[in-house]
Amino acid sequence: MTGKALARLDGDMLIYGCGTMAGAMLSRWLECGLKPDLVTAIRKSGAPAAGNVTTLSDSKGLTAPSLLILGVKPQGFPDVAADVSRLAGPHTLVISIMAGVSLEDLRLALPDAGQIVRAMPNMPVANGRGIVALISERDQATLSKQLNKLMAPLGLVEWISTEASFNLVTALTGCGPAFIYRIVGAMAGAAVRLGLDPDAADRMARAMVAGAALTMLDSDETPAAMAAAVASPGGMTQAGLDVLDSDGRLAALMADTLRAARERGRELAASARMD
Ligand SMILES: NC(=O)C1=CN([C@@H]2O[C@H](COP(=O)(O)OP(=O)(O)OC[C@H]3O[C@@H](n4cnc5c(N)ncnc54)[C@H](O)[C@@H]3O)[C@@H](O)[C@H]2O)C=CC1
Ligand SMILES: O=C(O)[C@@H]1CCC=N1
Repeated sequence: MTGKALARLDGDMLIYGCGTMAGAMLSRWLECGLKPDLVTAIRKSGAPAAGNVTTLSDSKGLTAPSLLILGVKPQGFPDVAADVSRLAGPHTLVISIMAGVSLEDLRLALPDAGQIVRAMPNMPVANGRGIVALISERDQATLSKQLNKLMAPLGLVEWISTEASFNLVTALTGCGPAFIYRIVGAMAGAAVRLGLDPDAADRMARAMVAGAALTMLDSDETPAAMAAAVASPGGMTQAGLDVLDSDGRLAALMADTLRAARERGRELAASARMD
């Protein structure tokens, strides 16, 4: 989705903490027609955000917007919570992208906010191929109608029904791109150690993963069936898959990875609470 999908959107948007992640969402929204004059971004440096939207280094003089995107780090939230609370009025829809921080903790910190939504985007939203997982305190059906229009240009939109699974969703979708990049790097690195030229290995590993990912988007087959289609019986691929599958090594590694990321969410939530 590109072009003017968001051209008719009205209502002002304040992005409090417009760094890497919120900045990627903003870039995509602007690309899809969001009017820059509706947006104000706050970032500590005051350095202009995408599309030259009004960028401030603090919130002096601002009043409650219709939509407030909360994009600071969880650990930095206690420093700004009182200020964000002042800006989160009864007509403000707050969307927090902070990892780990629960709706209950957000409500305690922002008692006057109209509605609070917890969202988990990932970096590929920058080109519309991301995922945004969402959960609201209440009125999920009404809110989803309102928010899907804004979120759809970012990629797959998933409303989550139980907050208990939100940190696991975050581990899979928000952190997931980093895990995949690490795997690509490890495959390229292994190829280099086994004798390939580093630049060629890097180039081919990236192209292979991009091709495999795009093929997956176009296919209804399960990942297991897709792997089986590559692996000729008794062939080279099967020899490699046997290593990944032996003693459930890959499955265990992935479970440990997601578990560690999910547990870190709890710690981040604690660091976002005010003492
Ligand atoms: N990087 C990622 O892939 C994802 C990040 N997130 C969440 O997004 C949030 C931001 O992460 P990143 O964008 O990676 O970090 P970042 O460090 O790039 O962005 C944080 C932003 O907050 C601003 N900020 C910090 N303290 C401030 C203050 N006192 N006043 C005004 N602005 C202040 C910084 O200037 C910066 O623009 C985190 O809560 C993280 O959990 C969520 C999904 C994915
Ligand atoms: O690493 C983090 O805590 C954030 C959440 C998901 C991606 N980045």
